[in-house]
Amino acid sequence: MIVGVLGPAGSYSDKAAKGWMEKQGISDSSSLLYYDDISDTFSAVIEGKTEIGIIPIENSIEGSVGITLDLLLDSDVTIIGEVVVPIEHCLLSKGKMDDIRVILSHPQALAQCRQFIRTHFRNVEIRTTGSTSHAAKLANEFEEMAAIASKESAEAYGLNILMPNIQDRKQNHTRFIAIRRTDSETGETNTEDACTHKTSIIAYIGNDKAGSLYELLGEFAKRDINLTRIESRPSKRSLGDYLFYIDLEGSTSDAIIKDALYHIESRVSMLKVLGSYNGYQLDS
Ligand SMILES: O=C(O)C(=O)C[C@]1(C(=O)O)C=C[C@@H](O)C=C1
Repeated sequence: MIVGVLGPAGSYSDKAAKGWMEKQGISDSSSLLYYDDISDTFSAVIEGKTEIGIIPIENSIEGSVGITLDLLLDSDVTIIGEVVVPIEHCLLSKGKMDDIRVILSHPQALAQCRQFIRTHFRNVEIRTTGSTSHAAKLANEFEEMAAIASKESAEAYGLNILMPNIQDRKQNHTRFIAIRRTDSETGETNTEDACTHKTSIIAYIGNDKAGSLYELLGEFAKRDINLTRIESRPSKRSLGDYLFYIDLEGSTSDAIIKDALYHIESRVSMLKVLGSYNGYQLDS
């Protein structure tokens, strides 16, 4: 199985991909292909260059990864799995704290360490990179650069860990999804130690009237279906016009979920079922 992921090696996405592959019993990590950004990973799946893409979708401090939500709406892909990874950002450099003039990292990582940066640095330049591991690779070239990345990246790119665990909240987890092209048959190969089973959908109500969201959610409530996430995201059609991203417990193979989605379909302008899948939690 060929798996595409945000790279280079040492990114948290890389860690998520290896963890998910291990849970699936796929031992050959040589089937990992690295991409410069999240949209390239989606494209690799859609163009058939990789069977699976491992994509960050939500972080416990910073919330959803917007580009992922947008690409899930626009791309013909299906979610077949999920893996939650503990995130421990470190400040990495070849130089010392006083040498640092530039801090590099992925925008999500910078946002998760916003307070740390404000507290420890006054006149540094912040530069964004496509991934935390790309930041570590660049920081290897100049002593005045520091990267916010994983301890794995420190080893991979010969950097010192100036400060470990620098994110603004010690509890920091990112949820990654495993996606495949919708017309492919690739599926999970192992569900043994899965800890969650959920279905993700996108709904666009369209005809905005009082109670329309209440009625949509009521189709789940009256069937005792538990929602684990609901998020409104701009439809990009006009200000105040939203899509709803909803995760719920259960599978589309369950009659009760099928029945709920059948009734919701008549209440909305658009309903996209992203997939039913198992979730895994990595320990570290
Ligand atoms: O840059 C990486 O290492 C990634 O895997 C991307 C990413 C993200 O997009 O959220 C993943 C986990 C962290 O939240 C920080 C960055």
